[in-house]
Amino acid sequence: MPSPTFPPAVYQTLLAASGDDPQRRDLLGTPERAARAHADLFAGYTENPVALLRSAMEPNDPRHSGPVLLRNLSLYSHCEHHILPMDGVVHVAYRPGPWILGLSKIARAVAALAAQLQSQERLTREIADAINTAATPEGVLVACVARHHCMAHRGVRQTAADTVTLESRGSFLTDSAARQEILTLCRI
Ligand SMILES: Nc1nc2c(ncn2[C@@H]2O[C@H](COP(=O)(O)OP(=O)(O)OP(=O)(O)O)[C@@H](O)[C@H]2O)c(=O)[nH]1
Ligand SMILES: [Zn+2]
Repeated sequence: MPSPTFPPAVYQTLLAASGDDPQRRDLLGTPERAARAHADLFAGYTENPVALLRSAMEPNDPRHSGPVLLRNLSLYSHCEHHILPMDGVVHVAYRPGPWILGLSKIARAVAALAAQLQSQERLTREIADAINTAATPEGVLVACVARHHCMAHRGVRQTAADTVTLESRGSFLTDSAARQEILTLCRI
């Protein structure tokens, strides 16, 4: 699917509003460059995370009964309140039902959902729901740990604070020991 298009004139307005001169020689290429960068950073609106996950599913071998945990996926998104970055990590665990998922597809689905304006809570929920819908597992647990630049570098200026969000589905909702096992492995 095509990436979104950002009109370069928007960045000329932003440069002028910042107090700079959009006609300054070193800024002449900036609007086009910034438009390409934002098209890349917000490419997730044209992606379908469930389809991505389903593109590499295989039947689960019933001899495998344990959870699968993918730790430390890098997270880079933008908060919908300030359009400023939030960055950190995502941990994704699921207990397979009929299907196992291609590991890279989990990372791609997370990246697609992160490449949109987000709140951390909604991002966490949407990752859990996409996995639940795509693979109907017995359980899903998603943990996000992120720093919000809107809290670190402006406003309240809390540079050390991070935010942890969790979403559980199925067996991870009902079985607190199973949930705790995953959180311990994630060192949360
Ligand atoms: N729950 C939640 N809040 C967020 C997230 N990202 C940013 N926020 C908060 O959104 C709120 C917006 O509050 P406002 O008072 O409208 O904005 P503001 O005047 O810029 O607030 P300050 O950041 O306190 O200066 C702030 O408290 C942010 O910390 C997020 O992912 N989840
Ligand atoms: Zn923000």
